[in-house]
Amino acid sequence: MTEKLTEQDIATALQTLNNATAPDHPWVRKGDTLQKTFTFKSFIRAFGWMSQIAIWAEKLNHHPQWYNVYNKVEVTLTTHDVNGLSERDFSLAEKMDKFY
Ligand SMILES: C[C@H](O)[C@H](O)[C@H]1CNC2=NC(N)=NC(=O)C2=N1
Repeated sequence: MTEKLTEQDIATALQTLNNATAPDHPWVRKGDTLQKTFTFKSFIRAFGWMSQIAIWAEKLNHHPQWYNVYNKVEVTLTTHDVNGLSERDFSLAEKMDKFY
């Protein structure tokens, strides 16, 4: 069962997530979502990354909302099932950073 994270949970999880990646490229919390824009060298690099993440999304049963134009992918993560953020958003965000 997926649970909605509390404000305190979110603050802690966001700090942990952002500590593990480039300081100038953090996830930003906007309301009930986590957002980040990933920039690649080419469209094919962007799409290759999206393909890897798609496989993880199926495995985690958690799916990104994303918008791709050429070499950029704007990602928004949220958990509709709980009307907020859950651990699944943070797990998927971590995978996105890892494969980037
Ligand atoms: C039944 C199934 O677990 C749900 O529909 C899942 C699938 N993928 C999902 N993905 C996202 N991002 N949020 C959800 O609430 C969600 N729910």
